[in-house]
Amino acid sequence: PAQSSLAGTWVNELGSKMVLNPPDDSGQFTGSYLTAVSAAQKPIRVSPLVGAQHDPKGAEEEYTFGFLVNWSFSDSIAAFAGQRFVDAEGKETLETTWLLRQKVESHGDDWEATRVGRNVFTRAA
Ligand SMILES: O=C(CCCC[C@@H]1SC[C@@H]2NC(=O)N[C@@H]21)Nc1ccc([N+](=O)[O-])cc1
Repeated sequence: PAQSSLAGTWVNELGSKMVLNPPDDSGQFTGSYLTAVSAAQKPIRVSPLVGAQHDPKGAEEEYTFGFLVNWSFSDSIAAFAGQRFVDAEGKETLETTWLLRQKVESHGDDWEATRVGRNVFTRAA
């Protein structure tokens, strides 16, 4: 049966993996993220994440959530926002949109500091 919370291990289409811990009663959760790709000139390392989901008591199957990944190897941060979907077979999908903000050296470079994209996550086998 489909689990009601986001707790567990997820993988996206880039091959990135994330482990989410169970949410508290307010829907807040922590976890870790291992990205498969990076624009940083440093080796990739596991990075911490904090997030929140709607309906932590699991009454609904399809709820919204968001999380922040504080990259441990790059002066940048990512914000993901998305929704959980469950199909007729109980297969879960997390559809997300992300903003990736890098630190820039001058205020004048602020215009080029934010990338946007989408990722879809499924439970790791
Ligand atoms: O590279 C980074 C940190 C790692 C970002 C991974 C992104 S998060 C959205 C997408 N989904 C994933 O699973 N992985 C990618 N930060 C960084 C470094 C340099 C620059 N830069 O513009 O130089 C920008 C961002």
